[in-house]
Amino acid sequence: MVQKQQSTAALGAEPKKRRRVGFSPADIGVEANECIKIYLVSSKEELDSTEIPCVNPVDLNDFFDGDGKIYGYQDLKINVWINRISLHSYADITYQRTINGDKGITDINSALKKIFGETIVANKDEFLQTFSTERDFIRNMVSNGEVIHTGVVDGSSVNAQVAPSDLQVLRMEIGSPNAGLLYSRLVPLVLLFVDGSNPIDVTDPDWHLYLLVQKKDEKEEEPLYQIVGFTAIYKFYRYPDRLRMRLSQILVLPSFQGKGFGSHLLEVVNKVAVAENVYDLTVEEPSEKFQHIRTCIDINRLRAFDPIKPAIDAAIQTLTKGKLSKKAEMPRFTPPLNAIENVRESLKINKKHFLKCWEILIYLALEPIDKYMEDYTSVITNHVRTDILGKDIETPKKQVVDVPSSFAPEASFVVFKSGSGEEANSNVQVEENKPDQEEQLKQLAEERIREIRLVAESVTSISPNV
Ligand SMILES: CC(=O)SCCNC(=O)CCNC(=O)[C@H](O)C(C)(C)COP(=O)(O)OP(=O)(O)OC[C@H]1O[C@@H](n2cnc3c(N)ncnc32)[C@H](O)[C@@H]1OP(=O)(O)O
Repeated sequence: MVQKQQSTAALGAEPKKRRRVGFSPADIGVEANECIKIYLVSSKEELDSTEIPCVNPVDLNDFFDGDGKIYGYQDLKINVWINRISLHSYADITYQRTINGDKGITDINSALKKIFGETIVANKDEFLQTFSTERDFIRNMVSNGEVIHTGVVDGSSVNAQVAPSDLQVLRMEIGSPNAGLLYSRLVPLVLLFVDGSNPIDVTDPDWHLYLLVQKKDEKEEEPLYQIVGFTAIYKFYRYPDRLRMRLSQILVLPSFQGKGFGSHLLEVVNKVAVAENVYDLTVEEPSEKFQHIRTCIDINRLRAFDPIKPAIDAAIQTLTKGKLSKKAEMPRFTPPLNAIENVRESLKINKKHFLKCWEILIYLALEPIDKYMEDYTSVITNHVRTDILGKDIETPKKQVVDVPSSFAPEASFVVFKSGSGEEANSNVQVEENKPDQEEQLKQLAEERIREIRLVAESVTSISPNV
């Protein structure tokens, strides 16, 4: 959209541009993603090491105006190092020469400033010094933090990269001393590694940081603190007398990812939500991967939660009784209201997420699953239909009726629900194209079943006997 507007603007400026092109060579530029390499390092020596892999940020092109390309440099290479102890950064920018072509010369430093803000230091010596001068930055910042967990959560394991006894989860209110400063140094990591994320408002005291910290004892020195991951959680009021928690941002630093730390942090947050008896814990726009991890954890909690077992058994009985897909009306496979309420109150899992988990609990309880797969697929298709269209198979259809109007005729229509079985008359347009809609629903249901299988496989491989 933005690019489209710019090219239209460029068309308007055509005559002026043509005059310039006469003197300037064409410059195809280079994508920011191609020429910028980012490294996370924890010592001076690692800067020159060939063994430190570069990390993959979400999309660096986004930080460069226009089409995400950098113009005006020949053989441009940008290496950015981030000191994971102090969270300072340094960019080494090299090129053969600048070329003042038709697109001008991109101001690289101001683009990097948009990502790294105050953490970027101007010269390499200054950056190298941060490894010693700022060695205790994290330790000092979290010294007022509340230790809410030490070691790993019972029954879970994290990779041997970090000894469990070195792990701590600390909580800081964003308004508490140092929390805002610490977060301002974490912002570049949020921008680089959490897709679509914006920095939180550090002036809003309802934000809390949960920091997963590795505390390493070192000979003759104070312990060294490093951030392994963190999450920003918003705690807000619910009428009349409760609080809710919303997890809005979570990041495990790249070299620690895929080793159980994200799950560990979430499990600690779950424990806090239960211990503090908040109304519920929700997640703001979870990524697919995070949603998978969250679901795996919640499925294990739900499988160990006895009060919902009779409701699961009842659903299984209905599903295994006979060919559901041949029935005129498909029964809804949703948990009873008291189970929804019990799960929210005891485990702090909200209704929307519990309904998704419920489908997986049923899948896991169907034995053998292959025998019931046809009926199970019908159940999921029905759920997907309800989620998307807001209706069950046999419920009334939504219709769009054109309304004559002299004001914005194309925008003048009303939507209403007709009674069951009522056919559209000639003035009524049915909103959706039926065959396309059925095909799309089928694909969405298949996608949903794929997600369900993935979670089921993960949880049964980790804890098959629950
Ligand atoms: C609200 C938001 O912020 S959404 C955005 C989330 N953040 C990001 O995407 C930023 C970049 N990514 C990250 O920071 C991290 O990868 C996170 C936070 C998404 C996940 O943390 P990680 O430490 O990488 O995940 P973790 O190692 O705990 O989980 C890894 C695996 O264990 C599985 N797993 C974890 N716990 C369980 C469990 N209890 N049962 C079964 N499987 C489990 C996960 O499903 C996952 O499986 P996979 O290896 O097939 O992917």
